[in-house]
Amino acid sequence: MNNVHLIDHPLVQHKLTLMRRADLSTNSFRRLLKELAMLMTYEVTRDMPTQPIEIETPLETMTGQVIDGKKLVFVSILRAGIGILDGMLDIVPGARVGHIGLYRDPRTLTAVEYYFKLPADMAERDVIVVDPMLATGNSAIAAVDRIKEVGPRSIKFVCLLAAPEGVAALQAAHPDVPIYTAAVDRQLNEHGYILPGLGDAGDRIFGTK
Ligand SMILES: O=P(O)(O)OC[C@H]1O[C@H](OP(=O)(O)OP(=O)(O)O)[C@H](O)[C@@H]1O
Ligand SMILES: O=c1cc[nH]c(=O)[nH]1
Ligand SMILES: [Mg+2]
Repeated sequence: MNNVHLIDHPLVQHKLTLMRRADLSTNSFRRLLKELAMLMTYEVTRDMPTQPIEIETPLETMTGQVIDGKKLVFVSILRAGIGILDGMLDIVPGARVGHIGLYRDPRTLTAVEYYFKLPADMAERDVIVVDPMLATGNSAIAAVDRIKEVGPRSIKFVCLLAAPEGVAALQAAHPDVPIYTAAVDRQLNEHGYILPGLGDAGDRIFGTK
């Protein structure tokens, strides 16, 4: 799979396995998602540019490297994206944040938009779109379609779990958008759920079922 970054670090795989278990509490699910998001941020931001800055250590002057967090925009696909956003903001607190409200129509599995808000001046910014699940790919494609309308410098897509169908669809629609995921599972079921998966991410994060 081209342009797919599988984050197979043992800590990521361990925490993901815990999250898949049906008997995990809402509290633990949310905490693990946040921890996973923090770990994944490390990989996703690996190629972020740094600038030199002169600083004083207690002993002498040196040139260090810093990032410009403001150039980064985390775009959360509501509502399950909030779970990943939390962890990412802990690692890059200066990042800007956008939200796209999308839900899947349960009959057609198409994405329906109900909210859209991004920071201003997107041309200078690098976007990281976050959503725990890439199933049919309809939500991710709809989100990237909308974000491209404002012309950011770059776009990456980060999820926890992907289905092969979703990866193929997102890559076909947006081959320039790299996908970062902790796992690509076997397949979708007839309702568009990922198998073996972890169930409905939004319901598990927010305890709505
Ligand atoms: O790849 P797709 O087939 O589009 O499926 C993935 C989408 O489904 C889930 O959201 P859902 O529509 O359940 O909304 P929620 O986040 O509000 O629970 C998930 O968080 C993704 O956004
Ligand atoms: O398996 C899936 C598919 C879509 N959305 C989810 O939350 N889980
Ligand atoms: Mg969603």
